[in-house]
Amino acid sequence: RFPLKDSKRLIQWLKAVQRDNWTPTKYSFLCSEHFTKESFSKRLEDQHRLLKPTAVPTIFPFTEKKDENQDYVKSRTEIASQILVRDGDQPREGGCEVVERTSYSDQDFMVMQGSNEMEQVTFQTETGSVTEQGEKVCGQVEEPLRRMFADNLVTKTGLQKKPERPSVDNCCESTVHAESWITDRSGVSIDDFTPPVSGACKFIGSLHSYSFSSKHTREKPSKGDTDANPMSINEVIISASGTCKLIDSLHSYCFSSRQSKSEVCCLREQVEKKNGELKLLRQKINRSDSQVKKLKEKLDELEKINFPYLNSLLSQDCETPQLNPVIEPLSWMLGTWLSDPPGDGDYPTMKPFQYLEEVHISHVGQPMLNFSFNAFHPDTRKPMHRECGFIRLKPDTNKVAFISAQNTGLVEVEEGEVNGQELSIASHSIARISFAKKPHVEQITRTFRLNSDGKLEQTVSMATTTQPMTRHLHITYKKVTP
Ligand code: HEM
Repeated sequence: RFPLKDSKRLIQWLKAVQRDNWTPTKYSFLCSEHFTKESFSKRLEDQHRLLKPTAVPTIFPFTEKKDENQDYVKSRTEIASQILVRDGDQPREGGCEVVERTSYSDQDFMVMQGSNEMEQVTFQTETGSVTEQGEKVCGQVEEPLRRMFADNLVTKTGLQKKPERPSVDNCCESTVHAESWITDRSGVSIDDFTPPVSGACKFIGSLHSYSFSSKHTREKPSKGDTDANPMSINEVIISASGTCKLIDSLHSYCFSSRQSKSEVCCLREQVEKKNGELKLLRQKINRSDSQVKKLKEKLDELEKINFPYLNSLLSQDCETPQLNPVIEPLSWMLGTWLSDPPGDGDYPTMKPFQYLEEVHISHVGQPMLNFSFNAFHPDTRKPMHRECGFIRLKPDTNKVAFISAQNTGLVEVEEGEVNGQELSIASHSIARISFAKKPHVEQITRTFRLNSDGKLEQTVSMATTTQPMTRHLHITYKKVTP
């Protein structure tokens, strides 16, 4: 199109085309062959050729420069004489027909007026020739686009079919200039309008091409008599501009559709990539989950070992019966106790050792205390010595009986006195299983004391068949229940 909004460049163009008394309109087009290759750039997205905004036409077949004083008619005749238009000639190149340009009106031979060509598109549509071609191509076009195309053309034209009009198949007719350069005879290459990939765009491009090539076709029957044109100039302008807008909207629809498709593809790739990352993360989470599960199991196990009393019946919440007053002097012994620090064990016959111990001393309303002592290895947490039994008080006295059964096969009764918060007892009778390990214990003494810091302290001494009375155990406990 002529650069109507760029006055400086418009002047350069007008000088170059050397036409007198002629004003270009927005429907005026100049053939791309008048521009050097450098005047074009390629559109990045589809390599489509675009005229640079600074381009000025320089290639013209004029043999002499136009002189301001030359006769206008003479000048035009000379120019026109360089173009041979030979109706009916066989195609010279690319299957294109050679036409005699001298049969044109003298309006132009290199500048094409858009309005008439646009009208021709409308006209071709009415005649059915575009419709035939269109239907073929429209099969490739999406339904909404096809419908829009059909609706617009019918609405804009409002004309009857004229089957004698040429079909779009003829739109490949070309103009051969004297210098033998060949273009579409409208002077506008199909490439200028046709994006290379889309079937719809090819179709739209052919409409453009056909539109610009139609001037000659329309004027041929009248042999230059423009008054014989069956359409008024207003009709031509209205239908042409409408069709032109339609074609442009079809193009922009195609481009935006293609752009959207490429965006969708791009987004789809991103989604697939994210899905892959998500899958990896899920696998990691699953692995972490199983690790957490294993760690939790281990922790549970450790907690059980650390706090074995939690599994015992005594730890369960049940209503505690009222303390029997008989055993009230021993009430300071009640509770669950844990060694703190670990107990010390020694004896002349063995290496000193340490142990953990959990003690439960309770009552069930009876005139006695129930007890259990459960020792564990400090490192392995394996159970060691265990004993359980009862502590009784002779009513109305401070005399205490301590009855114990031990996992070593020893059963014993110790008796003594409770004084304040201290209980001292000594073995009264000892029995054992027949296969008890030797050396057998012959005497046992114990002391329980509640210290001022709230800790319970126990000391055990014993005499065996080999050793006199000697301390075997010493341990303090902290209370772990109220
Ligand atoms: C009143 C309760 C206990 C009595 C009567 C008792 C008695 C004995 C006797 C007679 C021996 C053998 C001593 C020797 O070989 O000369 C012994 C050894 C031992 N006792 Fe005790 N004991 C008692 C409590 C405990 C407790 C609570 C532990 C803590 C874990 C313990 C740990 C040991 C150990 C490690 C040995 C040495 C290894 C063994 O012979 O098994 N004893 N005890």
